[in-house]
Amino acid sequence: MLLEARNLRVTYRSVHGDVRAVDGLDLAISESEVFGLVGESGCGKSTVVKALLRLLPPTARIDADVLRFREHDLLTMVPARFRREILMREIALVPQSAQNSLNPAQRVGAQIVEAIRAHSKVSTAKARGRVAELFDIVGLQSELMNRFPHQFSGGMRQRAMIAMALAFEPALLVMDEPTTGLDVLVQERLLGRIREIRQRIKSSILLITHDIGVIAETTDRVGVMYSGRMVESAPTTALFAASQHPYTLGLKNAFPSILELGRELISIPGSPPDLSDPPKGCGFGERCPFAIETCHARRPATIEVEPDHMSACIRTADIEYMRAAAAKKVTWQS
Ligand SMILES: Nc1ncnc2c1ncn2[C@@H]1O[C@H](COP(=O)(O)OP(=O)(O)OP(=O)(O)O)[C@@H](O)[C@H]1O
Repeated sequence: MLLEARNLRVTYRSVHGDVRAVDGLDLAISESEVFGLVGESGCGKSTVVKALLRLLPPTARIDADVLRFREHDLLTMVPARFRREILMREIALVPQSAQNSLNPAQRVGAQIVEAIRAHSKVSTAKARGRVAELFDIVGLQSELMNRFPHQFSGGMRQRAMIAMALAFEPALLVMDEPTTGLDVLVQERLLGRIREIRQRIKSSILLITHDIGVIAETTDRVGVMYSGRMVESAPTTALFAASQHPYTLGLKNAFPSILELGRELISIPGSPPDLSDPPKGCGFGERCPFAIETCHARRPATIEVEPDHMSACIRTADIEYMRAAAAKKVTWQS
């Protein structure tokens, strides 16, 4: 296993009380796997990324039964050692809004050369050669290295940031909302490019998104996150063919799919719970059209409903009925 988190918990202390942003999350990513983490805004996805990259603010408390990257215990590793040995070399991040992260006053290629030289003792000429290779991997012509960020489109800037993250062939590339803020056509092209990149590099990818459509097209495995927990996880094809959790059914309704053009989109009414005062029972209980009394009384355990397919719902025996009902708008309105 490349990355393993078991019972990961992250709490932010604030004047309004503690926020349990990640509350007992299990996550496992294999070598060369593309893993998608999906959920609405506020479910704790970015906090997971910050926990893995040791980027949490001092107000955050992190704990886990296991938090391991290859042979490294990320929980106990000293931050300075993490930054020196793991960050960028082993785990690299393409941050949220990456297309706006470049310095507008410096040529794009020079910025990546600088980032490479900050982490290794190579000459400028060698680093420039590496940038040309990286540009090729992400589908940018090497002449573009001499341009400024404003001469790039949003999609090109995003690809430049991916190139920078790939500089040291990290074992894990983390992309936080890579398509957000790009128009639909550019999103499609970028997803195609990510699929191509994964053919050319050996890195595993952790892709974070609120858009389940992005997951369908790019990932091998998917984890659906809600209210700080993983509510469903499975190989991507299994998750789409036979979703087990009502939240996943709701998410699928809410996003367009190229396989079902013209399907009416149904949004899930309400919003995720306040994580400073999380519900006692199932986190999704208040919005779930299938919730029964027990759902509100205690947290559902995560169970393996099919081989390699986990779900945290007590009503899995009724899944056929729930799938049929979830496809109807009236179910969610009532
Ligand atoms: N520094 C912080 N201090 C206090 N609470 C925080 C802090 N950062 C995040 N939170 C809270 O933690 C919860 C999870 O936030 P997080 O950003 O991880 O979710 P997310 O799913 O990534 O959402 P988004 O896509 O909007 O970033 C939210 O309730 C958020 O308000």
